[in-house]
Amino acid sequence: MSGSLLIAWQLKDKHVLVVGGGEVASSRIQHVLAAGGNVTIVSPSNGLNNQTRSLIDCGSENRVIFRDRTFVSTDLDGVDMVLTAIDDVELSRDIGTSCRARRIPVNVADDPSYCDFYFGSQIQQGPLQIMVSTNGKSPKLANIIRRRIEESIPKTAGEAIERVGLLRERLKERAPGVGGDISKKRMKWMVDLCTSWEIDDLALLDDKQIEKLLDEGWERNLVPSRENMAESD
Ligand SMILES: C[C@@]1(CC(=O)O)c2cc3[nH]c(cc4nc(cc5[nH]c(cc(n2)[C@H]1CCC(=O)O)[C@@](C)(CC(=O)O)[C@@H]5CCC(=O)O)C(CC(=O)O)=C4CCC(=O)O)c(CCC(=O)O)c3CC(=O)O
Ligand SMILES: NC(=O)C1=CN([C@@H]2O[C@H](COP(=O)(O)OP(=O)(O)OC[C@H]3O[C@@H](n4cnc5c(N)ncnc54)[C@H](O)[C@@H]3O)[C@@H](O)[C@H]2O)C=CC1
Repeated sequence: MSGSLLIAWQLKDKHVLVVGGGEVASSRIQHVLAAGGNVTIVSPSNGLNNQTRSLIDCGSENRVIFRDRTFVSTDLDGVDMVLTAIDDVELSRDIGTSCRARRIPVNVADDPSYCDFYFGSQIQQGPLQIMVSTNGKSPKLANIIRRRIEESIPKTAGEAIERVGLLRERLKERAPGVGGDISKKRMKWMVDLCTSWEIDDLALLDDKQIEKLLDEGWERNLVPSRENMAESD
């Protein structure tokens, strides 16, 4: 059996249509908003659950539009992605078929064979995202395995990634250029730093220490140990 292509799809400023406003829809809407996308929700208001209702009410900086009615085919106009989560499998499949004809990526919650992509069980810790997929075989096991992974990753991982991200930006400002020797040198230094320091210690890097690492490490072509950095503080 072949698997899926797991990629980090960028939704910022894209338009996502969500058909339905129940429990499954509300989880989809939260994922789209967390990824910076705009959402249009189409569902009769008497079918909204509390979670979807509050997502509509808070509006997330005008990124949520609500249409209080059933789906019409013009809802597909101009959208970049479609997610259906309705209790009407025939209509779900029709929407899936129309999206395919129009080459709009689509997820049909109640029929995997109409999906261009599946959701997975997700962990988010700041910029860190982990998704578990069972390729449609067992969503509940995906959930259970995700919880086990969640227990095993360091609590500081998200913060460490944030800090190292900042260090990488500063390094690129100091030593700009794409490709060639400068890229090779930057990448080797980053690899050495990330492998020799503990995640917990990377999470504690403040702005001053980042500058110090660059002054005393990068500029001299070495990676100081955490202990050496602490000694010279
Ligand atoms: C194919 C896929 C399409 C898609 O939704 O994208 C799909 C399809 C279907 N799910 C169904 C049922 C359940 N789904 C869940 C839960 C989740 N389902 C999710 C994803 C996916 N579900 C995609 C594949 C995921 C993968 O590859 O592993 C998760 C991971 C992510 C999310 O939804 O955001 C989320 C956990 C989130 C978390 O961990 O927090 C539970 C558990 C529960 O409710 O407690 C049950 C009941 C128990 C069970 O069946 O396991 C049915 C009805 C089956 C029937 O009628 O019997 C279908 C349709 C079908 O299979 O035909
Ligand atoms: N993929 C997954 O992870 C899962 C999928 N499902 C399936 O997903 C579907 C949705 O599940 P829930 O959110 O629990 O259902 P629900 O019954 O809570 O919500 C259905 C929603 O669809 C809306 N709706 C119905 N007809 C509509 C139309 N013509 N146009 C616009 N909106 C319409 C209703 O107003 C309501 O908001 C079900 O078919 C269920 O079997 C269920 C659990 C997990």
